[in-house]
Amino acid sequence: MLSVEIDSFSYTDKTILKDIYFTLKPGEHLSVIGESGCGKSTLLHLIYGLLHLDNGSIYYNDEKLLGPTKTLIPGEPFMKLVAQEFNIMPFTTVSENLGSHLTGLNEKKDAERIDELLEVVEMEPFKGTLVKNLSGGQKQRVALAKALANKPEILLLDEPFSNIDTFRKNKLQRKIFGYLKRNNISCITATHDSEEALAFSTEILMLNKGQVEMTGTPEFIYNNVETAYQAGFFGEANLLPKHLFNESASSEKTVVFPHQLRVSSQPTNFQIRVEKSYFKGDHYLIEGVWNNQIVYFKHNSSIAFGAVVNLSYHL
Ligand SMILES: Nc1ncnc2c1ncn2[C@@H]1O[C@H](COP(=O)(O)OP(=O)(O)OP(=O)(O)O)[C@@H](O)[C@H]1O
Repeated sequence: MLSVEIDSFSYTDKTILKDIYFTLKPGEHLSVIGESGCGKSTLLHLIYGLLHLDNGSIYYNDEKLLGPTKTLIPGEPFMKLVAQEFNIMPFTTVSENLGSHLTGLNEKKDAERIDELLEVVEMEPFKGTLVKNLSGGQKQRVALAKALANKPEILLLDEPFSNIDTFRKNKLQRKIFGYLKRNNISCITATHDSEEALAFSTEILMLNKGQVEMTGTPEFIYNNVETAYQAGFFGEANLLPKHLFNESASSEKTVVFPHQLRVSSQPTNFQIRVEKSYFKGDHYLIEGVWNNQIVYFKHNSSIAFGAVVNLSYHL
């Protein structure tokens, strides 16, 4: 089990991370989300041992990890990090890149393992291609395969699918996260992709300016968003006064997702003027204005500019 206890961390005089405490059991998958610059990569680099942690400790199975000042080569043998700038050798082939991480003692076994890894990241056709001739997304997939080569116990992934097209991304995510689960490999991903965090992780840690904003299962996080910052990860959420939806006279605001608002055939006290309709494939996202505030809701067809519609709230 990995235990992370970060009291505080700073590069210079500004505190970057503060009071981050969590544990990760074998096979668990933690997604770290938060706006750009909130400290996600820094957290992964501290855990991996690239940065020295002055105030706090990181343990793996009760053993304290020493960090870069006490180890010759930063990093731990049981842990692999796929950083945003991936560490792959440009002038060797994809196959040689993966092979460089295997034992070299049994040629046949190594060749089988390379084929297995290439299958996981769907790179079989590029086995003999020089890495320098690959696209950004293909390089990212080689970096992922390379990190898996030696069957790590913990995998740290910094924006693992950021260069991969949507067409391939979903399938690749299912394959890679499925592989990790089957092999009981724990995983921490830093990601901006809320769909990935909701669909694949066992736990989400949301950071805000280096501190824990929210933590819990994907279901808990999604169902308990209260602020615009928290809701901002899950699409075009609205922050609206509660009195629009219930009897209370409260001016207190609540988060309302676009799918929770519907056009009502009856008059309501929530009328908006439509500005734009965005086609989203299986629905339209309608942008309207209420009380000088932009409001988003889902609808099954586009709505003409300037139309005034009544909205009602559905849980
Ligand atoms: N080597 C460094 N020296 C000083 N400050 C740094 C260094 N690396 C990062 N920072 C600062 O630490 C803060 C956190 O950076 P970090 O890269 O961890 O954020 P992030 O959440 O991963 O961002 P992104 O989502 O954009 O990748 C930022 O304010 C950044 O400017």
